[in-house]
Amino acid sequence: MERPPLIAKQMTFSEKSLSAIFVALALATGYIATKAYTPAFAFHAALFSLGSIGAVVAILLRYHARGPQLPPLTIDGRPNYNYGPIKFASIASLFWGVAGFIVGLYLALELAYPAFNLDLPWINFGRLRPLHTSAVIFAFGGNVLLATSFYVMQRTSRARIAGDLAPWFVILGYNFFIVIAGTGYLLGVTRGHEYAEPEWYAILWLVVVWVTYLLVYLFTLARRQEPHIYVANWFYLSFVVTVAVLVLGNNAEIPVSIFSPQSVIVWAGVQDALIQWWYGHNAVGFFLTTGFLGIMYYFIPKRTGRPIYSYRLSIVHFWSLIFLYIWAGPHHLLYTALPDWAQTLGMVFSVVLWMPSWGGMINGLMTLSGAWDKLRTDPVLRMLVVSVAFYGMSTFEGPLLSVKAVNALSHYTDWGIGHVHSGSLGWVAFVSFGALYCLIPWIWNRQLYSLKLVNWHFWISTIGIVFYITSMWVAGIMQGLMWRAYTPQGFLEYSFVETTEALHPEYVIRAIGGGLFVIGALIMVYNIYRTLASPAAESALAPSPLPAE
Ligand code: HEM
Ligand code: HEM
Ligand SMILES: [Cu+2]
Repeated sequence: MERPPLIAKQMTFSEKSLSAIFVALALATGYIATKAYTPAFAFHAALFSLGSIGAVVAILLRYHARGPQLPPLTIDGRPNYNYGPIKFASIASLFWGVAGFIVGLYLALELAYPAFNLDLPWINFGRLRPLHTSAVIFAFGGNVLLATSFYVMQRTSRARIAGDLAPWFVILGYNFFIVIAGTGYLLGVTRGHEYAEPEWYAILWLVVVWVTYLLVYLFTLARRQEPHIYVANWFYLSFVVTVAVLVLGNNAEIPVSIFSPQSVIVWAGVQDALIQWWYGHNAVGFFLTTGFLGIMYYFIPKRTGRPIYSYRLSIVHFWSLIFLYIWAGPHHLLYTALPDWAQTLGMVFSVVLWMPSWGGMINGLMTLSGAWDKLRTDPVLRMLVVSVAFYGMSTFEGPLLSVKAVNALSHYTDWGIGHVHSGSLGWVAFVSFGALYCLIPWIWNRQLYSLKLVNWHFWISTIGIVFYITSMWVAGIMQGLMWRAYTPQGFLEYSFVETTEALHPEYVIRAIGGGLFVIGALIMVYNIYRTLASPAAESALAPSPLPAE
């Protein structure tokens, strides 16, 4: 055998420069920690400092462990895919998912039984709620999107992901952002904008991470070996680009001082509200929707073994969806100080949005035509397909809620909460579970431990979702009707506390539903744990079907 030529090992440019940047960051944030105006900010600055030191140590250790050359782009003419960062993000998503669901369950319990507050400021409803929304959307959902997009971009390009340290920087940097945001909420650091609570320094960090993500994506596509850019990539890219624009717009703020966690937004009054809901609505549209549609367009065809039903429809779906979504934000501000024409504009675009949404749903569902029998034998596919059905349901409900006459009843009530969770539990979480059940065995080259357990997960969680959303429909409509009920003398019929009391049974049912959803997720964690503990499979790529029942 020929010996490989001896090459002197050298640090790459990125290893050197990134280490230098992190050393500087460690010193700067260490200094800020000593001067910080508040203990919470000192704590965060110290975390940044420690994190930077950790990054330098990690780069050096990795340098010592690696060979003189970086991993090749191809081996024997085949792409040498990089799965390391994907593995990290997929496990992180499970971790954050379970944590976020448990916090959601705790919130549900606090609403049903306020004694769960325990009179502790850190776990009161106001602080736990953003912890929940951020944990499930940004930590769970975000890691699923990172993991699957890093996979899909490589496989559909037949190229190794661009960058050596960059993919790791994106994954670890993003999770560090989550830690800063989450601990901030518990300590009372917040901007008070829904889904945009993290303060300026966390956002500054996020922007750096996010731009790197975009560059990694574009450079990977640039080295693709496939002539065509598969449609899933378009959906992922719209998510990456738009989220960057949204975050910049909604965080146009001036820090009070470099030693203070606080900042002041440049928008005032109703402009601030409009920008906030342009952001909030498109966070739904481009984070919770187009990103996960990218998952749908890759994993459903892969899992069924059939091409997408209509590639042409997927392109129409893409352009019409992104064009319409961006205008619909004002449906969150109906009957407010926002000018009437803007409210009507938001309503009209929302109603029209129904069509491309259902076009996408039909495309996903019809991909199974000729393979419907697989639904009986493959619970992972069933999960993916049911998620698309929930997507259809919540994108029907959304346009309905946007109609002013309906919103007059539904706004501020639990109907909104029900809508949110049919979208997020039924669509976002289920499509994520389905994708992870595919992805984790593929990248670790394992056979999934048990399809039976997936079946249990599917049914327990589905029942949980049904409990959740039906109880919230009842609660929401009852609440709306009670608020607007007048006595013959023209007085309000019910005091606020009476409406709250009336909601108690529904809140208990919601908590039971949340409990079932958590149990389902724990079953998944066990299944994945057993999968990873098993020996590597010959070929884990083909799903092994369960016999028909
Ligand atoms: C055609 C699609 C959709 C339309 C037109 C739509 C419309 C609406 C409307 C009108 C509201 C209530 C606004 C209010 O009264 O405050 C709302 C709230 C919400 N929707 Fe949708 N929706 C759609 C799809 C979805 C999907 C698929 C998800 C989740 C994956 C989702 C997540 C949310 C969230 C999180 C809120 C709550 C916002 C808040 O905190 O107030 N929506 N949506
Ligand atoms: C075990 C599962 C879950 C439970 C028990 C749960 C429970 C809750 C509760 C009690 C609230 C507060 C409702 C209120 O303010 O009246 C809430 C809000 C919210 N949750 Fe969940 N949740 C769960 C999973 C999820 C998931 C997976 C997502 C997203 C992927 C999600 C997204 C949200 C959002 C966006 C809100 C804010 C809604 C709004 O302001 O309109 N939740 N959740
Ligand atoms: Cu919206």
